Amino acid sequence: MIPLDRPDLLISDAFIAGGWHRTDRAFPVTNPSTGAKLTDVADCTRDDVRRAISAAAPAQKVWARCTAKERAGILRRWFDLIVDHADDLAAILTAEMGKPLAEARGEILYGASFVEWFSEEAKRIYGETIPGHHEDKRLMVIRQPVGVVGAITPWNFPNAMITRKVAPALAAGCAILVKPATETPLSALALAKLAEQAGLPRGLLSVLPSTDSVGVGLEFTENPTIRKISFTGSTNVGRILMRNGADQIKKLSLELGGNAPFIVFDDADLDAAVEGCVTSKFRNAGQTCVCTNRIYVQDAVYDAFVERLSKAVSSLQVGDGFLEGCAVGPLVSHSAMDKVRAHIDDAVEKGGTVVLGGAPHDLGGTFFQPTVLRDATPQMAVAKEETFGPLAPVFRFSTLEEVVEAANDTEFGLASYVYSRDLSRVWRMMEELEYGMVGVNTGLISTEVAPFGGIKQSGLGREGSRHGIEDYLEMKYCCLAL
Ligand SMILES: NC(=O)c1ccc[n+]([C@@H]2O[C@H](COP(=O)([O-])OP(=O)(O)OC[C@H]3O[C@@H](n4cnc5c(N)ncnc54)[C@H](O)[C@@H]3O)[C@@H](O)[C@H]2O)c1
Ligand SMILES: O=C[C@H](O)CS(=O)(=O)O
Repeated sequence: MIPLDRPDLLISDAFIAGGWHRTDRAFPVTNPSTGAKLTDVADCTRDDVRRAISAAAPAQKVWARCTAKERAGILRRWFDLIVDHADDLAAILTAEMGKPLAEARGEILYGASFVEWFSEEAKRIYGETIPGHHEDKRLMVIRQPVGVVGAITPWNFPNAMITRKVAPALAAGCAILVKPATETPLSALALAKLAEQAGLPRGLLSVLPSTDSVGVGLEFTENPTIRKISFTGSTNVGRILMRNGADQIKKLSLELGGNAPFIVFDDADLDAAVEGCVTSKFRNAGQTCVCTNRIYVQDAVYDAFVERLSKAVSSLQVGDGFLEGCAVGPLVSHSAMDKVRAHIDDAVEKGGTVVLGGAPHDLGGTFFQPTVLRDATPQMAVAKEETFGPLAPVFRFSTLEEVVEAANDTEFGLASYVYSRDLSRVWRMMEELEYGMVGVNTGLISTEVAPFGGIKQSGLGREGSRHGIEDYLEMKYCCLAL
């Protein structure tokens, strides 16, 4: 089992309307590194979701009348508890998701940073007055919480993708129900336990693990008490929620799929570019939405980059996330493995060459060799689809215009990366790349202080930063006649 200082943080009950409940059915949560079952978790039904919604509505009205300082205080206590228990939360995360323990601890602190940030932003929800359009008119704008929010989150960041929604929602005065991924509900339940300990009033937060993702999604889109849906996951599911939410014009925040280009010009610091590429590509075994998916290297440095990248990747240790020095854990599922293999087979069939890796790891299970593939071309599946695994395909380019066109030739627009020390090149790339985020001479851009999100089919809205609370607020214009 998982060695914890606080064994009570390993929870298999659902957190519904401020109470911990078993349900009639349960589903297993397993460790992807070993296949061992960790526990059976309560499997919530639509009736459980409705119960949570019914409790959230009145609780939210009371919460909205609290002072910003009161809301901020509880969020701050929650932050402090998360940090105090970071080791336990990291162990739970690695056990259920597989990422290396050091990365898991990094995610816990990253997730906590959103709680800290929005505990502060809670006190800065300002309105405005506007000079009247007639002498007897006084105009003002006030900001009020949206109401009850339904959140659905993915398995790859089972802590941070939740705090990135729950923190701004609570800071704004909303109530929020969370349906975590069925692969990784334990991190969400542990967060709820600490929120309860921080003094969060009953009913404001529910965590509803469920194998009925479709049913939960339909309850969120069909129940009028749910004013907003905040979703992080695949573009396909985001599309479904958008379509189903249209009937009631549901407010939506969508953090969806990506296909990040990583562009290396011939004037780049190659060692820095290799380091940034390894970080961006192989973090979480390549299972992040902002992972590099396509690497473009200018002709003059192409061979040198491929050689140095392969050398750096060959030193990555693959294994159980609890192993000291582990850099690459297992993929989340066998279907994820199949997708990586399919992308490699397709690329080789179309003229690519595997320089390193290219097959499942000897460890078996869902471990896969970190792979570098050269001579990638736009005709390959890996150019168009999000691999979501440890595959680094290296494309060649000659001119800036050519690489901008190639990089933008995708329906996605989340993260992108450019390595160059030429200011005009960098400035042009920042302006011409059609992405919500651009990393320049770095492969790691995510922080709570900056707006995280995409354009095109990578999503709607932003999470984190001073902008992240906007999606949980309504703007009301008041016209007062004297
Ligand atoms: N933009 C971001 O911030 C971000 C962050 C993490 C992951 N992602 C994306 O998520 C994908 C990987 O995560 P995933 O496999 O969990 O995605 P997914 O879309 O399969 O699942 C995400 C969540 O949606 C639920 N779900 C599945 N079908 C549903 C339906 N019909 N109605 C309602 N809910 C449903 C799942 O149970 C899970 O909780 C990748 O495309 C990745 O790029 C994006
Ligand atoms: O993939 C999901 C996360 O948003 C990635 S990050 O940790 O925020 O960069």
